[in-house]
Parts: sequence; C-alpha cells; structure tokens
Amino acid sequence: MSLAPVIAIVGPSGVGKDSVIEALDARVPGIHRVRRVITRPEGEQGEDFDRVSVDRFRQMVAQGAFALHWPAHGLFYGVPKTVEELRKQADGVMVNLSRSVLLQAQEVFGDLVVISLTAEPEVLAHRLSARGREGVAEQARRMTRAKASLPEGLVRVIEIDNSGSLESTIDTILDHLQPERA
Ligand SMILES: Nc1ncnc2c1ncn2[C@@H]1O[C@H](COP(=O)(O)OP(=O)(O)O)[C@@H](O)[C@H]1O
Ligand SMILES: O=P(O)(O)OC[C@H]1O[C@H](OP(=O)(O)OP(=O)(O)O)[C@H](O)[C@@H]1O
Repeated sequence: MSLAPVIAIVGPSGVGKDSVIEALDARVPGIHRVRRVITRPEGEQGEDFDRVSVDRFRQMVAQGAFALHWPAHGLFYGVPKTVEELRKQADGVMVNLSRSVLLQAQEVFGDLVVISLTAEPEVLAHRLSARGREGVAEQARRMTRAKASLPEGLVRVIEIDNSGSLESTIDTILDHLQPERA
C-alpha cells in the first residue's frame, strides 16, 4: 500500500504555519493535518494539539510513541506514530515541524515535501504581537530564530513568501502540489 507524502510546513514564528495548515485542511479534502503532542503550559492556546506534562512526554518517548520529537522554545514537541495510519488514508499529511528536524524527518518518512514559509522580520514581529500567545520577551526570543536556515540535503523544498494574503499563499501552494491545476 502506498503512503501519502508528509508535507512539512516550516518557517519562523509568526510566519503563518498554523494558519496555512488550517486553511489547507479546510480546503483540500484529501490533505489532513497531524495533531502534535506538546508540553505547552495550561492557558497557552495554539493549534489543535494534545497537551501533556513533561513527565508524560518522557514516558511517551520511552514507549516509542513518536515518529519524531524535538525540543524548541523551552517545550517538547512530538509527532505521534499514528501519522503512518493517516498516510495510508490520505493524499497528503501536513505537520508543523522545526527546521532543525527536517533531515531526520526525511529519513523517517521517506517521502517528504517541505513548504518553507517566509516573511519580512517586520511582518513577523507584527503577526507575533497580533497573535498575542506569548509575552513580549518570548516574542523577541522567537524573533532571534527568524533567520534560521534549512539544512542541506532536502529533496523537495517549496519556498513561499507569506507576506501577502493567506488566500494567495494557499493558491501558490496548491499550484506547486498539484501542478496539473496550473
Ligand atoms: N497571510 C497572512 N496575512 C495576514 N495575517 C496572517 C497571515 N498568515 C498568518 N497570519 C496571522 O499571523 C499570526 C501568526 O500566524 P500563525 O499561523 O500562528 O503562525 P506560526 O504558526 O507560523 O507561528 C496569526 O494571528 C495569523 O492569523
Ligand atoms: O526550529 P524552528 O524552525 O525555529 O522551529 C521551532 C519550533 O517553532 C514551531 O513551534 P510552534 O508552532 O509551537 O511555534 P510558533 O507558532 O511560534 O512557530 C516549530 O513547529 C518548532 O516546534
């Protein structure tokens, strides 16, 4: 049975990863999102995710519950192994990943498409502040990772500027993923 590609949505904080994932999920019936497991503290909202304690997260790592996991922003993030079940049923499976785990993701998933979103620093700062999930100090810390680059050796990378409207970004992504539409 063939497995659908994993579509990694990456880019700096505030660039629009979760917005893009949500919009694609709503617009394209065959493309689904993976729910991440995150040790995000109570009270901090975000995308649809499973909130767990650090102890529970460590337990899940030990049990082999994750296809991929990494630390970032003082939190732990995991992509559950159930992603493989989803890949059997979908045309594509999207997940918000750290740029630092992309080579590992390519190794684990085999078929990986990286959608690298970009925007000017002023746009990022404005969006982070508008999102308001983090305080000012944490927003500033996240901005320091804004220019992190992608690792060498990725097979399929699509770079897209999300400075304009979300709608035009989604159209561009779909043109790349489904070239026959263009
Ligand atoms: N193309 C866009 N135009 C305007 N606002 C956007 C766009 N994409 C995302 N946003 C807004 O920017 C903020 C950060 O977006 P989010 O999806 O949380 O980014 P990320 O997941 O990359 O941190 C949110 O308030 C979101 O509504
Ligand atoms: O190594 P980087 O590419 O800089 O990514 C670091 C982390 O930032 C994002 O998390 P999250 O979606 O929780 O944060 P964000 O919305 O502020 O980007 C991403 O999924 C990584 O977990």
